[in-house]
Amino acid sequence: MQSPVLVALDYAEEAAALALAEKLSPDLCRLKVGKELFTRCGPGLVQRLQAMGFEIFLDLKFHDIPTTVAGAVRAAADLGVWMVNVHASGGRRMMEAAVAALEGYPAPPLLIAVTVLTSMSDEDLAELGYQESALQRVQRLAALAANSGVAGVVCSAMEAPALRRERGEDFVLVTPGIRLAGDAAGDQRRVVTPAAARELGADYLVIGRSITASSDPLAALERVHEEWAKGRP
Ligand SMILES: O=C(O)c1cc(=O)[nH]c(=O)n1[C@@H]1O[C@H](COP(=O)(O)O)[C@@H](O)[C@H]1O
Repeated sequence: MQSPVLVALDYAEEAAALALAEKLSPDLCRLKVGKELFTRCGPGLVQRLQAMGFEIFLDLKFHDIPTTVAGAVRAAADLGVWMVNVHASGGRRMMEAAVAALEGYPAPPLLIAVTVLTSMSDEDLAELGYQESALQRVQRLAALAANSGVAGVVCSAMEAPALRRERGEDFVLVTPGIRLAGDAAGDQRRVVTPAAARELGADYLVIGRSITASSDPLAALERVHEEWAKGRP
C-alpha cells in the first residue's frame, strides 16, 4: 500500500491548494479534492495536482438517482482519480449502478460509500428520526455497500473494529475525523488520533485541518506518519 494518509485540501482558492501541495510530497500522502475546491476550480485543478505526481481522492459524495450517479462516477473515472465516493444512503440500486459504471475501466478508481458523517452524533441521528446509534447505522450501511459490490466505506475509526469483524480484511475502511493530540475537534463529533485509528483497523486516514492549519504542514504530516506507525497492531 502507498501512503495511507489522504490530506483534505479544503480551500476556497486554487493558489492555496497548490501552495499546500508544493509543501507536501506524493511519497507521503494522497490529496483529497472536495466540494468547495472542485466547485470553484473544477477538473483542471485535479489534473494539475495529478501532474505534480499526487493521486487524488475526488470527494464529491454523490447521492442521486442511479443513472445520474453512474454518469458522475464515470466522469470521475475519466478524470483518472484514484478514489471516488457516493453516499451509501442512496441505496442498493444507486450503489450497484455506480459499481457497474466502472466496469471496463482498466484501472478504475476505488469506489467507497460514505456511511454516517463523522460530524454526526447519536443525538443528530435521533433528530433525523433514526432509532439506531451511529455505530448501528454504520454497520447497516456498510453491509448494504458491501452487498452492492462497493470496495469499502467512509466511517469513523470508532466503528472500524466492528466493520473489520463483519466485513473482513479486504473491505476498505477510510476514516476522517482524525486529529493530532491537542488539536481542536471543530465540527467533527466522532474523533480519533492517527495512532488509535490504525489500532482500530483503519486502512486510510482523511485529515485536513491538523495539517492544513499547521504552521508547518510537512512537519504535521510527518507527525501523522509517526503516530500511524505507533498504532501498528
Ligand atoms: O468523505 C469524507 O472525506 C468525509 C466524510 C466524513 O464522514 N467526514 C469528513 O470529515 N469527511 C471529510 O474529511 C475532511 C475532514 O477534514 P478535517 O476535519 O479538517 O480533518 C473534510 O474534507 C470532510 O469533507
